[in-house]
Amino acid sequence: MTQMPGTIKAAAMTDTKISARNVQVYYGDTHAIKDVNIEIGARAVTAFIGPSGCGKSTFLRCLNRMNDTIDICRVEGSIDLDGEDIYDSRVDPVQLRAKVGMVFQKPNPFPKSIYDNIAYGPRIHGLVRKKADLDEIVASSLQKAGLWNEVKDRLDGPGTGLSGGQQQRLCIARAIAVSPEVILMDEPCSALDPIATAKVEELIDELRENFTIVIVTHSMQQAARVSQRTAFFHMGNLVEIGDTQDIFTNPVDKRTQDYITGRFG
Ligand SMILES: Nc1ncnc2c1ncn2[C@@H]1O[C@H](COP(=O)(O)OP(=O)(O)OP(=O)(O)O)[C@@H](O)[C@H]1O
Repeated sequence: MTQMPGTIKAAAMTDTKISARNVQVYYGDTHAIKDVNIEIGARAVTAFIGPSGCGKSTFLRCLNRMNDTIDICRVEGSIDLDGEDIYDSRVDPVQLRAKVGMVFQKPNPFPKSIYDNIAYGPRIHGLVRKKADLDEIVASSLQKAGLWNEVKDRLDGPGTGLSGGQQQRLCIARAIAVSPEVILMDEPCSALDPIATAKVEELIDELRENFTIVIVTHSMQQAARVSQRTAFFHMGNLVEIGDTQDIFTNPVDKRTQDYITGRFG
């Protein structure tokens, strides 16, 4: 079932994890996101697609308040995570970003060992008391990210010494280590070769069992492969959102149709 922008849940959607109402984003005078209403289902992958500059990354960054770090950026409207407004003044953005983790376009491991890349978050968030507990988190995060077998004998080696695809899985493991509920991914495969991309896509498919995932992608094939729901953005508007198969086979809006058939973007 395809749906127009709005807040009505499609039948196939799982429970709502994130609910955004009337979201506007401005960079100075530029109105980058225009009155977006969306519900994002729990334990599923939602893909954001649309032509360059349509606001996908801007909207993604609203979901863990990363836009707070951009001086000229102003966000209006409300975004709830499990019914709680993440823009409430009592919310600590650092704690929020542990709950709503992020993986970026370019793998960005810290200039530290593989072990310390994963241990960093649990340490600063005070999640562990004993070294053995930290070892356990490091191992389980690397296992969940499908990287354990490749790095278990070189945990003291530098994270930056891994291949690009391994570095991206390390960054995913780092996000997982603080037990997030949501993982935001901003074009996570754009710097990876097809084999590394396939591994990350497989990983995304496994992670959706335990996490809510939102991925920005330029690749419609990738959106079709990894997501259950797809949202199409155009010029700052959310044009439509629906089950991925419906968006790609039977879109409601002509702009979506034009985009998926390669007429623009
Ligand atoms: N830091 C910023 N300062 C000023 N304007 C910005 C900033 N980031 C984005 N914009 C503007 O906001 C609009 C949306 O950009 P955004 O990067 O969110 O789009 P996008 O759909 O993710 O694009 P792409 O697919 O090319 O990454 C664009 O007009 C862009 O120029």
